[in-house]
Amino acid sequence: MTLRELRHRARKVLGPIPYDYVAGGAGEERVLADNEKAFDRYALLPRVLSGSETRDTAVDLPGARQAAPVLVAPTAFHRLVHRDGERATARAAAAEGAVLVTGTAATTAVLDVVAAAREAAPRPPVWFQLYLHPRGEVTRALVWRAEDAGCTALVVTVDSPVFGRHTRDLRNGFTDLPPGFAAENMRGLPGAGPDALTPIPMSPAVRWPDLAEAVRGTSLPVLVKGVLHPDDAKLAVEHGAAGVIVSNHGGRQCDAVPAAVDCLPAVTEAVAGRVPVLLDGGVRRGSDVAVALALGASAVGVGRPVVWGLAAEGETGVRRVLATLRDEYDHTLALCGGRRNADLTADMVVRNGGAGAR
Ligand SMILES: Cc1cc2nc3c(=O)[nH]c(=O)nc-3n(C[C@H](O)[C@H](O)[C@H](O)COP(=O)(O)O)c2cc1C
Ligand SMILES: O=C(O)C(=O)c1ccccc1
Repeated sequence: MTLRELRHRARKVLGPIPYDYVAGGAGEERVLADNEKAFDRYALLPRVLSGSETRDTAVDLPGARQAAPVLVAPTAFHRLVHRDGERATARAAAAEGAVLVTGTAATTAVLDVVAAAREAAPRPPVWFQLYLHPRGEVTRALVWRAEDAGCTALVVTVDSPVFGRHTRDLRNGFTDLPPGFAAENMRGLPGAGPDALTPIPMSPAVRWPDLAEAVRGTSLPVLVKGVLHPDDAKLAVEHGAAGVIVSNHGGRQCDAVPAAVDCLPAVTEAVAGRVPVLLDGGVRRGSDVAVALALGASAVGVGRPVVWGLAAEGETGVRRVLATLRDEYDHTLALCGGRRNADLTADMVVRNGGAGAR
């Protein structure tokens, strides 16, 4: 079953409102569409007679060694699409040797997510995504929860000073989680009662010094997610980031930004090898992974495909998505004459007419 077929199956099992929540983007969904289309505008220029029967696709990332350069990007509300929710995603990612990024919008507490991952692998790499709270003590409490649970890195999302206008959700009146579901990591934080939920912070008052404070307050590596401008990539490194994630939030924030992959070359150049650069948005095939690596990414995140796998088939579906991308990527690497990820270099990517149909 291809990733595309999994999305169709997910659409059948999900009601239209959850389906639209996952599938949709901001505004006119220009960026949502462009993230995928942009990959069709690049082509790979293989090298020949330079390959190997055995290939090494493993990658070392902050707090994680992965079997392949593909990780699970943070996506909210997994229990909304499958009864096993984040636990199933965690077991699947751990079994496939992929980083799972869980986070503030998970419908399962981070402690339980890490415990589920440990059912599948002894030391599974789980990262924790958060939004900085204008009140430092709330951020510190969240960070402590992630550390205590055994997360090996933090991901601070910086592209959401305000919540995106998700057109389909507004049309569907989907503004709150249905009863019985909650962002469990936001329960019992400072300034709220032991059982009360603090709203997920998205605040334009959060600025660079808040990032620096978060970096100082933890021993974990901190990756900064949602960088598009090369000067912000430099600032992230200067403020102590252990990695930069080029992302436009899957087209769910500003609907006038470039496709994520089109921002990658300039960010890679600005970061100049000081920390790893990651990318998410529109990755649907192994060849997309190869293009991103050739343009400077150390690894890529996948968002929606993982949620479609979870909705359609639970843990098995997530495993299928990750295994498919890994196999396709390994195959592409072989076709390009590569033995390891670093063999994919910028000269092996060219612009193509853009006629690719998908
Ligand atoms: C349903 C959904 C929920 C998301 N929730 C979050 C979130 O809570 N935090 C975050 O940083 N990014 C979130 N994202 C963005 C993803 O991490 C990622 O940037 C994006 O999905 C990548 O694009 P792709 O879906 O084309 O792979 C979400 C994306 C989707 C589709
Ligand atoms: O839907 C999203 O894109 C997202 O990032 C999010 C964040 C917090 C709560 C719900 C969704």
